[in-house]
Amino acid sequence: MNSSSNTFTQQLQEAWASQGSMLCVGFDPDPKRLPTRFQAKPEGIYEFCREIADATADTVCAFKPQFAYFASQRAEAQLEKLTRYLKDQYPHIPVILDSKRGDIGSTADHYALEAFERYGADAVTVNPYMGFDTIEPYLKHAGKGVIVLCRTSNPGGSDLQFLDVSPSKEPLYLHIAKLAAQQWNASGQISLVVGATFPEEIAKVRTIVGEMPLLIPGIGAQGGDIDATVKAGSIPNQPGTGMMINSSRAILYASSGDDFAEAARKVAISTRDALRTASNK
Ligand SMILES: O=c1ccn([C@@H]2O[C@H](COP(=O)(O)O)[C@@H](O)[C@H]2O)c(=O)[nH]1
Repeated sequence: MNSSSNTFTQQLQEAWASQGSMLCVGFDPDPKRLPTRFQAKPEGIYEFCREIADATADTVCAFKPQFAYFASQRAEAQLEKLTRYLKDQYPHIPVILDSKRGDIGSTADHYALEAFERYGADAVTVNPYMGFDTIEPYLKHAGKGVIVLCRTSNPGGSDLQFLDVSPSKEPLYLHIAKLAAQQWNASGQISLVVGATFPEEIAKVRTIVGEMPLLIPGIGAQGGDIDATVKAGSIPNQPGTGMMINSSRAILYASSGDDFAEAARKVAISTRDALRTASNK
């Protein structure tokens, strides 16, 4: 089986092993922060992201374009071109479309088509607030990854995710982890988002979900601690697996000069190495 016919989970397992990395590089191309030569060009967003991809591809287990940064600039065509480029050049690296959709089933059918067919993503982030019937349409796409928000990295995530819910009076994020692991994952397509800014919660989620992959944003610009994150999210006796630990701005904007790609590469390598070291402790 080649990389493109593998399931998202198989692609990830192969990438953890062959790349020796749990780093996920996120594409959040903010026009105000791009080096000036890209700001002046209609294709600037695509070209900037492509250079970042080329500079970091050997350091990652996944790439994660964030949809809003493209849509806000009317750059969906550039996102399509980027995901096509990533799949052509780096078929062994899974692409996660971070769009955090959530809507009734008939609409979710179309969000799933958008992610998996229009953009050719291997996995997509989804919001579970509206319940399982809003997640099911994504699961009909066999082998694709469906990454459910559980304990998000932002401080305001506690407003809802920490509320105790019936019947067991446990925090909502733990209830989501249980639903995901025990009821929603018959096909093995589900992963969860947990923020690096909350390592204690990562550890609790890991205990519930066993070997389920975790997408962990929040290191780098959000200040999450790498050692604490890796310790909390590790799968016993399987170092270097189980997590896609995302960094976007700290890598993309390591330099705003002509050396931006080289600077991004340096930060990607040092982040990958810090994750490796933490994993082998
Ligand atoms: O809980 C969440 C879920 C998603 N994100 C996304 O990850 C990146 C983080 O970017 P940094 O620049 O590394 O902070 C961004 O695309 C978010 O939309 C998250 O941060 N937290």
